[in-house]
Amino acid sequence: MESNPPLLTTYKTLFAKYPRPVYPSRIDAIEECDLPIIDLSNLTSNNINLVEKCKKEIVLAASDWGFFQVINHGISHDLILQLTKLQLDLFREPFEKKKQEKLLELAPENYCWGTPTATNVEQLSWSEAYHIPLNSISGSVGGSMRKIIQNASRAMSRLAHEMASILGAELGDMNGSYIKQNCTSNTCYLRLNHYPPCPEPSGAFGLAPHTDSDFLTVLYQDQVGGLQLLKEERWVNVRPKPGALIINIGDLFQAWSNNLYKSVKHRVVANSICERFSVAYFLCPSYDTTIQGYSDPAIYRRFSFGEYKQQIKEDVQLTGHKVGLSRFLAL
Ligand SMILES: O=C(O)CCC(=O)C(=O)O
Ligand SMILES: [Fe+2]
Repeated sequence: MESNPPLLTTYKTLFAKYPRPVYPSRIDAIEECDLPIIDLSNLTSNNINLVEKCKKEIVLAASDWGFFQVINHGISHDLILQLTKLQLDLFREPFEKKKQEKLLELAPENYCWGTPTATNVEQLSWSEAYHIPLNSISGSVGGSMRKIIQNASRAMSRLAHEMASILGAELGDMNGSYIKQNCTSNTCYLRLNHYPPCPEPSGAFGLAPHTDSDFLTVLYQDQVGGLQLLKEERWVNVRPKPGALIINIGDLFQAWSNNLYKSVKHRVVANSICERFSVAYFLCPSYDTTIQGYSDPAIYRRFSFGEYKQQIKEDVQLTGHKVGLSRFLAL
C-alpha cells in the first residue's frame, strides 16, 4: 500500500541512484545528552535573586549550548494533549485531501512534504508538515481545531517573547522593544511536523541537518526521540523529557549577539518503526528588519531578514544546501 504522503515511491529513484552512505554520522550519535533544564517558575518569584539567577541560566545555556529545555513554562499539559490529538487527526487525512483541500481553513500551500529540491538522499527529509503563519489563524472563525492552534500559538508566542527579551537584555535591548516591534503575528509562524516511519534501509533523515533561520524556536517533541544536535563536532541525542519544551537559538540571535549565542545545527533521524510528531514555533521578524551585531567589531555585516531569506533560497536552489550566516561575514 502507498504511504501517506507517498515518500517511498517519489524518492525511489533517488535512493537507487544516491543511497545515503552508512558513514559514521549515521551511527555516531550514541551519546545521549541532557540539555540544561531551566525552571521558569523562578521568573515570577518574589525573590529577586532567584529571578536574576534564572535569567543568568538562560543566557548561559544560550551561550554554551544554544539549546535548552524549560519546565513550568506556562503551556498546560491539557493544551499539549489537544495539540497532539489534532496532529494525529490532521496528518491521518488522505494525502489527496491534504494536498488539494483547505484543512483548518489553511490553504493547501501550507502543506509540504519531502524535499522537492533534494538531489541526494542526504538532503531528503522524510517528513510532512503544516506551515502556519500566525496571521492566517488569527480570525475568530473556524472550529475547535483552529481554536487549539490559536491557543497553542498564543502560549508559545508568549514564551518565545519572554525568552527573547531576557536574551536581548543581555545585548543592551533593555525593554525588549527590538523583538517586540519586529516580531509580530504577521511575521512568526508555527509548524506542525510529522515523521512517518522510514522503511528504506539506506534511509533519509526525518529532517536534514540545519540551523533555524529565526531569532529562536520553541519546540515541543513527543516521547519517541530522534532529535540530535551537533555538540563539539559530535551528534548527540536529545532525550525527550516529559512536560519540558525545548528552546533553541536561531541564526538571527547568533548574528545580533556577535556569536555569544549559538545557532546549533540539529537534525531528526528517521525511525524505521515509529512515527513521530513535533510542533515548532519560529520567532521571526519582518523582512525589512535589520540585523546587526550588538558589539564591535561585528562578526557579520548588517543585513535585512529579507536579504537573508533570499540568499538561503538561492543557495538551496543552486546547491541543495542552506549556507547561512557564513555568507554574511564582515570583511
Ligand atoms: O522535530 C523536531 O524535533 C525538530 C524540528 C525542527 O528542527 C524544525 O522544525 O526546525
Ligand atoms: Fe529546526
